[in-house]
Amino acid sequence: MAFSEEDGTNSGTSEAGEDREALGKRRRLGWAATTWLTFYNIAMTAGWLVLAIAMVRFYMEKGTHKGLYKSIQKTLKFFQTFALLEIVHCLIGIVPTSVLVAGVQVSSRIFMVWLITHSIKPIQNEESVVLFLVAWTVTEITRYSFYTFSLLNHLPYFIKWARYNFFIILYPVGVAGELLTIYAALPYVKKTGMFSIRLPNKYNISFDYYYFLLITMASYIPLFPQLYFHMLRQRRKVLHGEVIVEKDD
Ligand SMILES: CCCCCCCCCCCCC/C=C/C(=O)SCCNC(=O)CCNC(=O)[C@H](O)C(C)(C)COP(=O)(O)OP(=O)(O)OC[C@H]1O[C@@H](n2cnc3c(N)ncnc32)[C@H](O)[C@@H]1OP(=O)(O)O
Repeated sequence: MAFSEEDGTNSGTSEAGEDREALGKRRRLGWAATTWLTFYNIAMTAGWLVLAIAMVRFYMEKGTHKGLYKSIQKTLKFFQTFALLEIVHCLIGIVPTSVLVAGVQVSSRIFMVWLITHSIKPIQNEESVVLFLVAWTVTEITRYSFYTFSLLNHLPYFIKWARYNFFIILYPVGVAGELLTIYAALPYVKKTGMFSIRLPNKYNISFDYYYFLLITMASYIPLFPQLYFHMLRQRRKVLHGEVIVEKDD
């Protein structure tokens, strides 16, 4: 699933043009949707800022990453789970993001939070957890403040620039953190057989979480480049005003 992006032509070439574009966008969205999205984006920016401050404070006080996840897990779980609404926003059409792109992005995060880091306590102190936490946090503060300022029609160039440049480094760093964390979980999952269903059972089904994790890791190979190149195309469109027409997937 994809969307045509011809509307992006010349966006950002003049302030008056940007103002008209923002006003037109608000009218198209309707005031209820705009108000909800503004509230949602402010709440999410604040949530990820709280997480960032908590992580910096923890490290400054303790001087180690050990125990960091435990200390911030409630806030992380709350705000990352809240982000499921992003899929709903796409489905009901109040944001034009592809459902597929948002779905892969959000579900991989939910999976990392609940089915990996929350469920497998021995890996919570891995350095790789810090890697993806830092990448996610910086990304989300930038992304949600970008949406907020855009909706309020006062988008500082620095935030626009950060939104479409930081990911170049943060995406690979985040993905490396996620993959290394799943990798670190494998021996524990194999040993305990957690979340697995063995035969025989009355439903006659079997499921092996260990192999599911291996398949999930392998699925990053085709999926991650698609998200990354999608963001590179968005970068060319938003920062350089290029007209890009995406093919339907
Ligand atoms: C069950 C197990 C599943 C496992 C699956 C495993 C496979 C996973 C493989 C891939 C794994 C990826 C893991 C990710 C890790 C990380 O995140 S690491 C940290 C770095 N991450 C990033 O940099 C993330 C980059 N991604 C994004 O920015 C986006 O999330 C996106 C989903 C890729 C979408 O970007 P884009 O297409 O540019 O769309 P939007 O930014 O959403 O904008 C489109 C238009 O919609 C408007 N809009 C969107 N949301 C809002 C909002 N909340 N409020 C207001 N407006 C919004 C936006 O303004 C745009 O409008 P226009 O300007 O009018 O076009």
